[in-house]
Amino acid sequence: MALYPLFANLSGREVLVVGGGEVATRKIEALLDADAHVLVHAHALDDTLSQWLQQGRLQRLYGDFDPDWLERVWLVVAATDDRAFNARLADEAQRRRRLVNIVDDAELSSFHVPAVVARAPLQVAISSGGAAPMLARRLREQLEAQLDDSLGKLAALFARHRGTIRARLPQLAQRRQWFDTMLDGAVAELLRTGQDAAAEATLVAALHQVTQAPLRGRVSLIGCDDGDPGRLTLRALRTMNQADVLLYDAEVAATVQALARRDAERLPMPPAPAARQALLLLHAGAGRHVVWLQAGVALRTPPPVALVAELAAHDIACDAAG
Ligand SMILES: C[C@@]1(CC(=O)O)c2cc3[nH]c(cc4nc(cc5[nH]c(cc(n2)[C@H]1CCC(=O)O)[C@@](C)(CC(=O)O)[C@@H]5CCC(=O)O)C(CC(=O)O)=C4CCC(=O)O)c(CCC(=O)O)c3CC(=O)O
Ligand SMILES: NC(=O)C1=CN([C@@H]2O[C@H](COP(=O)(O)OP(=O)(O)OC[C@H]3O[C@@H](n4cnc5c(N)ncnc54)[C@H](O)[C@@H]3O)[C@@H](O)[C@H]2O)C=CC1
Repeated sequence: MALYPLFANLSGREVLVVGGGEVATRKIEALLDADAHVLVHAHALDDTLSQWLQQGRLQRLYGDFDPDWLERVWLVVAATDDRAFNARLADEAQRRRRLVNIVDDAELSSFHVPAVVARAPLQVAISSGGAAPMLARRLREQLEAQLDDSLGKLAALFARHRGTIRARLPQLAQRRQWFDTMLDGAVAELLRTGQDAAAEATLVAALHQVTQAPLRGRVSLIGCDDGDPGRLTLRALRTMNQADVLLYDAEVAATVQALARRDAERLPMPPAPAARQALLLLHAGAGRHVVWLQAGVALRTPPPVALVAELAAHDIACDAAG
């Protein structure tokens, strides 16, 4: 069974954490970053937590543990080193339908805490589903080095201009194409090199140049070779993720198809050449980006000349994305 990933808005919402050691501190730090109202109960608090308590960042619940505290909160974290107590708390939370994280028991937890790469407002969360938390952590460390700090600024820039972008590009398909062009263009590079004002000016200028001309259809052919998804190039992957329509030969493995854009329309490619051409013309002719996953064709095989000519006659671009 797969866990359902979600990002929760806990701003101002009560969360109960039981335990005051190193692990509780890590969970509480993340909760405070999310502006949650943290209630903590523990026999003893470590130095950092005592300091946060003094600063008024936490509220401490004293006395014996009272299961009724669970009535007040949205989430519960059991972070003591007392397994039996943690298990009891899981049970109490379950009965009250509170989501609960048990730090020493993945099975009893109804939510897990992922490893997170934070580039606010962008976040990448990694979960091994409890199978290997250290693997999630290792992957996070690798991504920290790969994901530039400027990605947060890029997300914030798009957010600031969201209203204008929607107004200038009212159709979703247009917006998607425009975003792809922008993400591949100068804006991201300018932000990466600290030229924030120039990046914003470039984006604004590009928005003003948007024309309302109908979208030109495009057909991209991807030779899937022997069907090994590991052999696809970055370019092929990117093209698969820009597709509006995904046409696939019957022999193309599901593992290859699974790498394409989730909300692309997926259709099997019929075997007859005339039917194939008709399908390409139908979808690309409506201004959509059609990607054809071909079985048994080597990557980067140029598209057949006759097909290119036929599509060009309908003002449809055709390329091999390998
Ligand atoms: C189920 C889960 C519940 C939960 O949400 O807490 C859980 C459970 C357990 N963790 C254990 C061990 C360690 N966990 C870490 C680290 C992290 N653990 C985190 C999440 C989760 N851990 C959830 C599953 C997430 C997933 O699978 O994707 C991270 C990602 C997020 C976070 O905690 O913030 C954070 C990395 C943050 C980062 O750096 O990016 C380290 C390393 C360290 O502490 O440095 C150690 C080794 C410590 C040691 O053993 O010394 C043990 C065995 C305890 C034992 O054997 O005694 C259990 C119990 C079990 O496996 O059943
Ligand atoms: N999920 C994760 O990421 C990880 C989980 N762990 C597990 O987390 C557990 C806690 O680890 P640490 O924070 O390092 O332990 P710790 O020993 O530093 O802290 C335990 C805390 O729980 C409190 N406590 C114990 N029993 C309590 C009770 N009945 N009521 C209230 N408070 C109580 C103690 O006062 C102390 O503040 C360990 O059992 C360990 O196996 C360890 C590493 C990572």
